[in-house]
Amino acid sequence: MSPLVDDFLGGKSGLLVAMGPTGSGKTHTVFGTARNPGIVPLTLQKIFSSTDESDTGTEPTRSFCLSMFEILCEGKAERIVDLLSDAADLVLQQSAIIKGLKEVDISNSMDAESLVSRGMLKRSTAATNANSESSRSQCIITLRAIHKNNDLQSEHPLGGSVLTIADLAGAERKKSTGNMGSRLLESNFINNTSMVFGNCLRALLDHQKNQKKTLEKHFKNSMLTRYLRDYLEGKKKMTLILNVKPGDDDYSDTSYLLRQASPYMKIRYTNFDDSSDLAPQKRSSVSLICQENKKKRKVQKPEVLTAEGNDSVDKSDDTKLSERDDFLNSELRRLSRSEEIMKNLFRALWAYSKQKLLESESTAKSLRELLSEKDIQIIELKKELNNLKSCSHEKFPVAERNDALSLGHAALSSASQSNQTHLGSSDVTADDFNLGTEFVVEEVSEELFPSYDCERSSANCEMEGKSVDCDISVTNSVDEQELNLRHLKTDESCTADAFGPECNVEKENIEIMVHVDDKEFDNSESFSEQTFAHDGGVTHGTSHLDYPSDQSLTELHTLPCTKSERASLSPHGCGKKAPMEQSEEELSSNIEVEDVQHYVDIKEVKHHDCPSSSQEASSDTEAVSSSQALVEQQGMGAGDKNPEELESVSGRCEPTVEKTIAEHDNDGQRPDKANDHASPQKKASTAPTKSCCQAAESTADVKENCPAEGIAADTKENRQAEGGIATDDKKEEGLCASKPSQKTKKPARRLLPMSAMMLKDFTGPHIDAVTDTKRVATVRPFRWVIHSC
Ligand SMILES: Nc1ncnc2c1ncn2[C@@H]1O[C@H](COP(=O)(O)OP(=O)(O)OP(=O)(O)O)[C@@H](O)[C@H]1O
Repeated sequence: MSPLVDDFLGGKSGLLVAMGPTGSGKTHTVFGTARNPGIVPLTLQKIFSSTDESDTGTEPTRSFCLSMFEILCEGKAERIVDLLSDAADLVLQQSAIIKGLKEVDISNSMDAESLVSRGMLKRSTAATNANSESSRSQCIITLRAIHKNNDLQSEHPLGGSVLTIADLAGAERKKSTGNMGSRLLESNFINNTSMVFGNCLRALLDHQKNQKKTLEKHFKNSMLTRYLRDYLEGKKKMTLILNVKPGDDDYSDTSYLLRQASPYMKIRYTNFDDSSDLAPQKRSSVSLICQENKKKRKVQKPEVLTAEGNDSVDKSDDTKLSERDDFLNSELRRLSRSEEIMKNLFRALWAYSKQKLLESESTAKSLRELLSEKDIQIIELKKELNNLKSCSHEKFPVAERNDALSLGHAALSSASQSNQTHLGSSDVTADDFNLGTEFVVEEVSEELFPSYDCERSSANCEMEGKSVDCDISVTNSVDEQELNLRHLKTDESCTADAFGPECNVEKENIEIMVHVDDKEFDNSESFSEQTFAHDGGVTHGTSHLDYPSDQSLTELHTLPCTKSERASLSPHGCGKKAPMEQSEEELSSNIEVEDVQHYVDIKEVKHHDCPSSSQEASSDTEAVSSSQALVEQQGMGAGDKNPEELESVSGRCEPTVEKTIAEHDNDGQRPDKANDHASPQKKASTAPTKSCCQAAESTADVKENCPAEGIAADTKENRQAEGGIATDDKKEEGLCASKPSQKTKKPARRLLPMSAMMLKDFTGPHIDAVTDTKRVATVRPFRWVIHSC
């Protein structure tokens, strides 16, 4: 308000309008209270305080008069009510002068404030839901300054600066106010006036934005805007006060008002002539005087030209030329300066864009280099990955084959060293050892990677002839160190400890039947055990075999099984049966070996060593004995053994013995473990005495005399100590079956007819096949899988 007051005191008119929704505090802002005076009292105080200071000691040069009125609705019409007098008929004239309005001279602020207070008492208010003392009219207070020394003032008594303060009635919502009837009509009037006032401001703003757009005369639509026309046309200075309520419920009203009024800040005061604060009538008269003077000049000008003659015309032409030249020069200077500015601007833009372009190029180049490096790295990584894949595909099978070949070579070399062993028609070649070694690998794979059993079906290796064609779909490299640790190395793994009982024997069921003539019996027990240890540790065979015929034959029947096959032959299925029943069942099964080049004859061999001994005991013993048999079959390790021992062994195995391949216990325990955990009775039963073995020349004798004196359990320690022999020399010397240190050489014996019949009863018709050395048994093709890590 202070700028308006200053302008007012400086002779300029001004307007202050408080607008906003109902109950937002417009009246409180404008008038205030006794303790908190509003704009009007403060303005009066300022005006009279400044006037008193300037007029100190002198006669006042100006006086002030105050008028106060309201515009309210009367039905559908509007009416002006003077709040300072009881005058009834007030008329708003076209010149924005209210005819009949009383102006009260004020000499000090106190009188003015009291006068305003009395006028407020007359103002029409009413209680609404939004405001208990809601204004129902537009209240306008006018202060007019009268300059006594102004010449124009004498001509126009209403002249002078005018300060107008308007307290508008706030826009109301029917929902919030709950007005009905006359209150509702008042609300419509109030809202309409507020709308017209806003339209006038928008029209002024639009006109100021675009001068070509004519200023629409919205002010005609209400009495208030007609009275404030000069302000709404931008001819006089105007200030708006926006009152809003801070409540959450008033958010919409507040938002609407602020959005509506914010553009009004761009309205500029343009009529500078208003500084004279002339009344409209005065301005019109002044303009008329000016126009008359211009017409007089136009009429006088031709007369002057005719009197002065051509000289004056020449002078005027020169003047015009000079003015034109000056104008052109100034235009040229302006254009050249603009051109220079534009050139500099373009240079700066070009330099900036060029710098940015170079930077982007360098960035792109670095990114390209980085990308190429990454590509190279990716290619290298791919190469490494391919190498790893190829290695993983090659390494494991190669390792296996190396193992197999090494074993095969070892076997062949051992066989070459053997002086006695000849393996009949089914000579075991290196491929057999390959096979055995591959069994080992399979078992090791299972042992190492039991969780990959599901992949077994995906990879299988089929033996085709003598060659093993491995089709490994998924093969990963196995760490050699781990293999070493797990005794998978060729040299280390080919020990009984490594692959004997420790291998996963419950998953593998390799049935080996060996028929060895006592003449061709090889005493390379240690090596045989070592070799059979590669067969997954599940080796079964006769330790000492005697065959009635002179034909030396060792038949190896290997039955590496797939899982399904193992299921049928596994200890789970067979372990519950008696050993003899197992042997019969297994031997009677038509085992086919289609792809194995070397066919193995199935021989039924009777084991003369305690056939009725418990299964737990026989498994170990038979494992060792089968190892021995295989060695005998291969003729390996003959040079390492004492011929006497061999002789003794062969002597002990005179009778034809049917050897069944014992199944491992269902618990999956290693044979030695099984023995360890066996009950004392079983242990006792598996420990045949010397007398028992001597007496057990026949199966019947064995069954009767040695039920509790079976073959001594083959322990790991025993095998190690004895080089693979199942019995311990020190403790179990004299035991029949697996005692290598037996010194007595027994002559070969043949089965008595009675025993042969009994054997036939036990073994079934296959006993006849013993002599059929040429019979070729077909064994199911062996499939094995290498599990990869
Ligand atoms: N700043 C404030 N301080 C104290 N009280 C206030 C203030 N503003 C408003 N009020 C109070 O709020 C109530 C409504 O104020 P006021 O009558 O001034 O609103 P209004 O905008 O004039 O409403 P209407 O448009 O209906 O006349 C009054 O009782 C007033 O005393």
